[in-house]
This record gives sequence, C-alpha cells and structure tokens, in this order.
Amino acid sequence: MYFIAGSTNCLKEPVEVLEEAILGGITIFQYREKGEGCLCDSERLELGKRLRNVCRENGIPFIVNDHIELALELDADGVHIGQEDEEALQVREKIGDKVLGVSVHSREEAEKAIRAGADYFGVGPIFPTATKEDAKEVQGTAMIEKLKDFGIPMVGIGGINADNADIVTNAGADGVSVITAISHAEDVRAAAAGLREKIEGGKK
Ligand SMILES: Nc1nc(C(F)(F)F)ncc1COP(=O)(O)OP(=O)(O)O
Ligand SMILES: [Mg+2]
Repeated sequence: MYFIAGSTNCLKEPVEVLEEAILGGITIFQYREKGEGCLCDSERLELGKRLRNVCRENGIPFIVNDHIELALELDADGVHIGQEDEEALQVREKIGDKVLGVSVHSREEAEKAIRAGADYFGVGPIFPTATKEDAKEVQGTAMIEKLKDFGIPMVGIGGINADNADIVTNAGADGVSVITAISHAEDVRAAAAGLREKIEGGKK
C-alpha cells in the first residue's frame, strides 16, 4: 500500500496527511516534491526531514523520488527513479544497499533495471492520471501481466483508487501506489484504510 505525496498533492499540512495515511494502513511512503509550485532547496529539505521522521517513528520505509542527493542527505531508506532520471546503475552505486525503485514501461526497461539491481518496479500509468503531467500512455494492466515473470516486486501506479485497486493486484501486482485517492480525500485515514482493505480483500 504505497502512498506517494509532496506538498503540491496535499490540501492541508503534508505531515498531517502522512500521519493519517499511516493510521489508515499504508506500508511505504514516497516523498515526491514535484510539479507546479513545489518546494525546493531548504524548504524541500525541511519538509523531507519532517516526513522522514514520521515514517521512522512508525516503521514505514521512506523513499525519495528523483533526487538522489536529497535522499542521501535525508538518509532515506531508498529512492525511486524513472527513465528520464539519473541512470539506475549510477544511482545504485551512489545509494549502496538502500532500496532502488525504477519505473519501467517495457521488458527491455525491466531487464536494464534488473541489471542495475532494482528492488521493485513501478508500472504504469495503469489508468488515466491527472497527477503526472508528462505521464506516458495509459496501459491498463497489460504491462503488469508482461513483467510478472521477472519475479521482481511490482506496484501499479496511475489513477488507482478504491474502485479499481483490486484489478491491479489481481493482474499480478504486489501492491498499488496512490497519490490523489488518498491525499485529496476528505478523510485521509479512511481512504487509506479502504484501499488497504480492497487490495487485501481483493487478492485472490
Ligand atoms: N514516482 C513513481 N513512483 C512509482 C512507485 F513505484 F514508487 F510507485 N512508480 C512510478 C513513478 C513515476 O516515476 P517517473 O516516471 O520518474 O516520474 P515522476 O518522477 O514524475 O514520478
Ligand atoms: Mg522520476
């Protein structure tokens, strides 16, 4: 149950959103500070520290998106990179044995990520998403089906919510990653709990 958020995805204080999402049962968090009006430099670092502390206090892995130096400065548990970010092999050298997540959109990209020592794949966008302006084309669960024989842990991403999360896990994903379905919820804790229940209840 992978929650991803940054200040631009939250309608209130991000630390509060994360605390409520953790109470609702998320199992891993990614700090993704990106998009129109996102924080940078010291503000991004300060929020990163507060979010990292909340994760540590609750035993939740804290992953940083894109920015390897920020991840190292925050002593994050890992990083997530996509095809337009720093080369996975280089990142693996910089982060040692921290968690390395890679967005993959084909078997070739998956094979390359495995050679770099990826610990999990992010696969998507499964459904249409408004969160990522430069998202690649919507692919449904086809890529999840194609990549599951690699045996690498896989999360689906892109437009996932309580209504469609079971489609993603039933297709073979080990989990789902979610931004807006949790961060824009009236009741963040209930939204996280509902998703968690769906993917656990939904799994065949
Ligand atoms: N951030 C992500 N996290 C995941 C995760 F697997 F963690 F759910 N999967 C995919 C992405 C997308 O990564 P990327 O393609 O680099 O775009 P962006 O940096 O804009 O997020
Ligand atoms: Mg990226």
